[in-house]
Amino acid sequence: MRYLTAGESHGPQLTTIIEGLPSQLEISIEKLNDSLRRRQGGHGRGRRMQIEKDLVEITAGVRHGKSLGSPICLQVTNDDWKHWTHIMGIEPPEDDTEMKRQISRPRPGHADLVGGIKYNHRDLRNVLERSSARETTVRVAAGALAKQMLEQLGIHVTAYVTTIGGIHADRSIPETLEAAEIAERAAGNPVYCLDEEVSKQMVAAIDAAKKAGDTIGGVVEVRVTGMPAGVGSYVHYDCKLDARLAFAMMSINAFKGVELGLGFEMANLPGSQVHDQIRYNAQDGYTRETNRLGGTEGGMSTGMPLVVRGVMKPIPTLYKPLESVDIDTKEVFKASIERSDACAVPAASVVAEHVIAWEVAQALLETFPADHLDQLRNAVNERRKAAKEF
Ligand SMILES: Cc1cc2nc3c(=O)[nH]c(=O)nc-3n(C[C@H](O)[C@H](O)[C@H](O)COP(=O)(O)O)c2cc1C
Ligand SMILES: C=C(O[C@@H]1CC(C(=O)O)=C[C@@H](OP(=O)(O)O)[C@H]1O)C(=O)O
Repeated sequence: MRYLTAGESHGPQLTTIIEGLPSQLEISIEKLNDSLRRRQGGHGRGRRMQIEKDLVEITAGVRHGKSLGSPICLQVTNDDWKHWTHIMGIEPPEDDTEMKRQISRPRPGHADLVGGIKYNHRDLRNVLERSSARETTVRVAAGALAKQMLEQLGIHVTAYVTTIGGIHADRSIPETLEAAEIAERAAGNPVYCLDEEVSKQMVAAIDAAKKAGDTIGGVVEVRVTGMPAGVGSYVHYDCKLDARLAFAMMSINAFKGVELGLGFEMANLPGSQVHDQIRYNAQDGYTRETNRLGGTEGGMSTGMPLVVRGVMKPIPTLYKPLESVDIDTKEVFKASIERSDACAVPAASVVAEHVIAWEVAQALLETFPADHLDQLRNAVNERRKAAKEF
């Protein structure tokens, strides 16, 4: 299974084409749109999100609410496009007014300068249009299809925020908490954090950063429950599930670190406090007493929940400007900006949920190749049974 995306942040639309999703999968547009709505939200978002009303249009690959097994095309319109038709015109401009509005001032921490050097764009708008996290709209849409496939196999993916601007929620989510309950609690909260009290402090931290013209980052956690054992493999570097989860998380704009389970804390602990003791009972088969490794051993799912965290750096566009150099004059300037997010960690948790769902679904289909959903479900259930009887 694979997908590509196309589209500029202020162009007419974003598009994704998805290939390899099994047929006979029930697809709910409401669920796709719910994912998009959550990605738009979260405290700290800028004015752009008041303009956009992200809704997905399915233009190929689905009939009467079910996947056909043929490529699926999803499109999301940019409502802001109508304000940018001249600046973003596909045709050459009629006069040079638009050409004079080129961007020559790269923002520290964004893709502007290096993207300009790499693609030889003197107008840095040509870089920022595609490097913008607006692209995550259709990545979330693709991931929302993967989520629906996983749900129909009893595998649930949820995400929430654990840290914003140095304020931490308790990381130990009870194993008994159902995926649906986690999702409900996260979505019903302005920063998508499971702790009501801590979320108030996070909101205050975002407001304070915004008032100071600054930005803040944070940590998001993704949890995948219902995994069969043995998805991914130790036999090749690029089959390792943990490596692939890390890649997926790091592919999100502004994400700079990933950990599974206890993650970097493992550096401070002896092996006896890191590895999860193996247990067996007839009802559940093999389990682990704890889940400190975050659900993988040897690049394969153990059957315990996958627990993946990612850290997002603070947004690079600052109202309190940092110094940079104008690429035309080579003079130092202090950037002034019109609008930006002060904190997009809550929104990014939704992106993380969906890119991890995509990666898990892809790895699942590599372990259990299938053309249609029943075939996949049978193979997954067969593995669950075999693991129990092993
Ligand atoms: C959901 C989301 C929203 C973002 N919003 C902004 C924004 O408003 N302004 C900004 O400068 N960067 C924003 N970013 C971060 C930039 O897209 C990112 O820093 C940039 O693409 C450069 O990539 P890098 O940080 O991975 O090097 C956002 C990222 C995400 C995930
Ligand atoms: C549009 C989205 O996020 C954008 C991501 C982004 C960036 O530089 O990454 C910059 C901002 O774009 P604009 O300059 O148009 O306000 C954000 O609003 C979105 O998430 O849908």
